[in-house]
Amino acid sequence: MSEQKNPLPLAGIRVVEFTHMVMGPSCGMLLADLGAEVIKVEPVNGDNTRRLPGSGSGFYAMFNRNKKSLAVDVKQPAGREAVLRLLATADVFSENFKPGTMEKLGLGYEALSKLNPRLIYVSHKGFLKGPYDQRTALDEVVQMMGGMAYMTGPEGRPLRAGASVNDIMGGIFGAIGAMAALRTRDTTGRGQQVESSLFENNVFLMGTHMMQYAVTGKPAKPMPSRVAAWAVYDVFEARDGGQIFLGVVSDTQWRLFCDAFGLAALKASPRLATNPQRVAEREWLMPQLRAVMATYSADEISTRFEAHGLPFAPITQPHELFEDEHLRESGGLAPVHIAPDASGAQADLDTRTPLLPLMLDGERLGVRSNPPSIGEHTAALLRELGYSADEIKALESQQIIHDGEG
Ligand SMILES: CC(C)(COP(=O)([O-])OP(=O)([O-])OC[C@H]1O[C@@H](n2cnc3c(N)ncnc32)[C@H](O)[C@@H]1OP(=O)([O-])[O-])[C@@H](O)C(=O)NCCC(=O)NCCSC(=O)C[C@@](C)(O)CC(=O)[O-]
Repeated sequence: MSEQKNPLPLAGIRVVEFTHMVMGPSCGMLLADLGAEVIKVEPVNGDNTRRLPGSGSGFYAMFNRNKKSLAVDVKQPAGREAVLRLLATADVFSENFKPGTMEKLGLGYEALSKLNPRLIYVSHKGFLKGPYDQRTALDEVVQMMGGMAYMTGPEGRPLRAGASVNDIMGGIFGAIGAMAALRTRDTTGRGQQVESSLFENNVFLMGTHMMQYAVTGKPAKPMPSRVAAWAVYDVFEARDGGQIFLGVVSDTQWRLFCDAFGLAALKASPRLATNPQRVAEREWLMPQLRAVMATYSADEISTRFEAHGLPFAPITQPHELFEDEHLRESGGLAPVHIAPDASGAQADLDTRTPLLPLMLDGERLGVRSNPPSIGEHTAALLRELGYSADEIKALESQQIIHDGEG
């Protein structure tokens, strides 16, 4: 486990979260990585994402490190009572259930702000206030209705982006809102409601395309059918089948590119001296460049691009990042232990996980504790709230809590 040299900025802040899937858990992970004590309240059989098969099997393992787990059935009066006692001690509450679910459980904003007026209440939903705000939503849903799927796929074939971008952004905005509200509370002494959403994130991400339309009157075209503003700006296929992107965004870079591959005639050609000329000549130019690149291996191309200071990238699959030299040496991936009940896997697993893409005072924010097992901290938290060993046992035998301390 990592030892931080620097004090963590949110040390001393207690967050209680009712979260599942991606958006709420990613908000809590951000706050936990920054040093907050984050207590995840889960049903007695655990958050559903602990058991998701296939593409969902990484959700729990990725977004729940540095947290504690309190497994309690809040639909039972004694379970709710325990959670209310805990919430009286909390600074932040965070949730991402469907509209009305928290209110049904007696954990809506009105009720909790009366219980604890200093509490900051963060809701992550599909939509902010407006005609759609009672709808349930997934990242995919808002990508489809928010222009992103249209922009990502080829013309007429909407395609979702390759990551849960709106979910993760929703978590980031929820955490920014929580931190801003903590700052306000320092002066007013009062908590407030913070709301973040999937759809509005997606609209924000579409902002450049919307503004392009406002400025030019022309609707933005899907990315695959766009004529890039630059040439060369393409993916090349190497002799060994590797693929490498190169983006030449200045005339200096064009000359460096020619130098890298001994293309003296193209470098001297007056038809190609400026970027607008190269864009206009793309159909004539690119087959020549593709033919040159196809005579080199992917490693040779990368080495030459790098030596000439060009912006390039080998096309990489996510699993290949585990072997990335930069991440290995810079400590961008940290060791983590995943228990079977945190992944749905058959056995314990030691692996590495991406850290927040952030450094504070020259230091990454590490994994201080592994994603917890179901109810790993239930008994310790209840003891802290004044429950006796007998009371804890009784709650366990009535299946109101799950004590996973053992
Ligand atoms: C995600 C949905 C749609 C699911 O919606 P849902 O499953 O219909 O309902 P829910 O999430 O409100 O609640 C689940 C149940 O768990 C209960 N519950 C919970 N905790 C406890 C506890 N401790 N004790 C006892 N009960 C508990 C809770 O009370 C409720 O009981 P019910 O009302 O059904 O009887 C909904 O939650 C929602 O709209 N959330 C807000 C928006 C959101 O976060 N959406 C993101 C979804 S994830 C995603 O988008 C990624 C995905 C799927 O697209 C995949 C990808 O991108 O790769």
